[in-house]
Amino acid sequence: MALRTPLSRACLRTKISPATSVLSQWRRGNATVAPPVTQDATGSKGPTAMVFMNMGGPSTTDEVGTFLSRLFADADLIPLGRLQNYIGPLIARRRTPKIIKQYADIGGGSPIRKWSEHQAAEMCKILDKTSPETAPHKPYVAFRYADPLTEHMYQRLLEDGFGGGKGGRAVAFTQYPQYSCSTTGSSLNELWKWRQRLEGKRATGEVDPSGSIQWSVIDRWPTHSGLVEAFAQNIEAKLAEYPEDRRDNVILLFSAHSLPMSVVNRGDPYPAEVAATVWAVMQRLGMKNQYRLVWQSQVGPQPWLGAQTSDTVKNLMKKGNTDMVLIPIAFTSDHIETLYELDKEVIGEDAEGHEGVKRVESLNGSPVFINALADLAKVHLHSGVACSPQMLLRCPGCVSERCLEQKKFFAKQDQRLEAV
Ligand SMILES: C=CC1=C(C)c2cc3[nH]c(cc4nc(cc5[nH]c(cc1n2)c(C)c5CCC(=O)O)C(CCC(=O)O)=C4C)c(C)c3C=C
Ligand code: FES
Ligand SMILES: [Fe+2]
Repeated sequence: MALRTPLSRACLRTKISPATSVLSQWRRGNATVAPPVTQDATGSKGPTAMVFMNMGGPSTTDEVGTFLSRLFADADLIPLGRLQNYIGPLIARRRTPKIIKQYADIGGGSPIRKWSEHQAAEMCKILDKTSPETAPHKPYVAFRYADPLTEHMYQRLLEDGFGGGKGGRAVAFTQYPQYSCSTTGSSLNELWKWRQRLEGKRATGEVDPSGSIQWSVIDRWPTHSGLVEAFAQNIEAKLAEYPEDRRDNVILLFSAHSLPMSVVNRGDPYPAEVAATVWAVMQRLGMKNQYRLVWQSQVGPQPWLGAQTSDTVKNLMKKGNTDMVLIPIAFTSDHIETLYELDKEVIGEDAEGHEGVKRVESLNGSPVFINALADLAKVHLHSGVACSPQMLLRCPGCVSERCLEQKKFFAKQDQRLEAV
């Protein structure tokens, strides 16, 4: 039976239950060492695993084929029905040469792994200081289509002493600020799948709750003040490159990865959440400049959400508006869509390299941004909730059993958490 209403309000409650299990051992690689901080000595309930979830990208051009075949096999991203396993690899194979060229043009691979590992490690260092109650914090990265895959992250968690009969807490922290069922939803479905496989009973997939990993989720953060501040500071830095008399007339074009209209019409929350980020950033900037939210990177022949970034730039140029700043607003580091599509295609070709058309730096290593991640994580760790109430409401048009089971699972995790 498809569930179309909130599963429970359990995620809103703060639990005060007896202390949950603390890992008795803290293992790094093959070496087993005593936990750096124990509950007895310091009151810490750590260690805590902080798992950064994202789609990932090929680190080298050799990985493009595998990346695309995993991506086109994902029915949460590209539903191809019963023919998924047949058509998916065909489309991936046909697309690979073109995409290899694009990755070759941006230096031979996606920088997303480098940035994700950096952001996660730096955030954990800050958290160790600001949240000693849950320290030490150990960074992990779980990608959906590239290494390190979710299943490898899960295996590492178990090797490192989380779960496996010992309990231990892990936070699935989506690195997509705005929730879409095709992105964060897909990563959560994958996490739930590997949880059943690696911690479930072989025959039934049933999990013994007492010794398995306690999961909670940071599932969206479109208007977090630190995120907004990080975007605003990067926009201000770019605007400062224009002569003062032109600055207030620069048009701000916020550009986000588009969605197929079939996903929008299913009721996906992403367009509204992206718009919320744009509005918050514009408010922080004092609404001084004209702006538009536009959409990029559509793939395939079906209708996608517009207006398209590329058309918008061409249109504005035609009307004589040659000062504009492109702002990638739905991704937190550089990737092929910024380095190739925006820089080379939109600015280089559509705008013919006009000096008035520029792109804002991606958040990448921004200390303001990394502090924002640490703040989000600290508030979450101390809240005693497993996920936002919003995460448990399925899209009006959702018919996916994976979504149903995943949400049931995270709703139940709430009963195991306690406020710190
Ligand atoms: C918030 C970001 C993203 C959303 C939403 C999103 C939805 C979405 N994407 C596809 C299909 C493809 N996406 C591809 C690459 C890609 N997508 C995003 C982000 C979002 N996608 C990024 C950051 C990247 C690049 C990764 C990197 O370089 O590191 C690709 C592969 C490239 C290509 O073949 O063009 C495809 C395909 C769909 C269908 C979709 C929504 C349903
Ligand atoms: S597609 Fe949105 S909840 Fe299933
Ligand atoms: Fe995409």
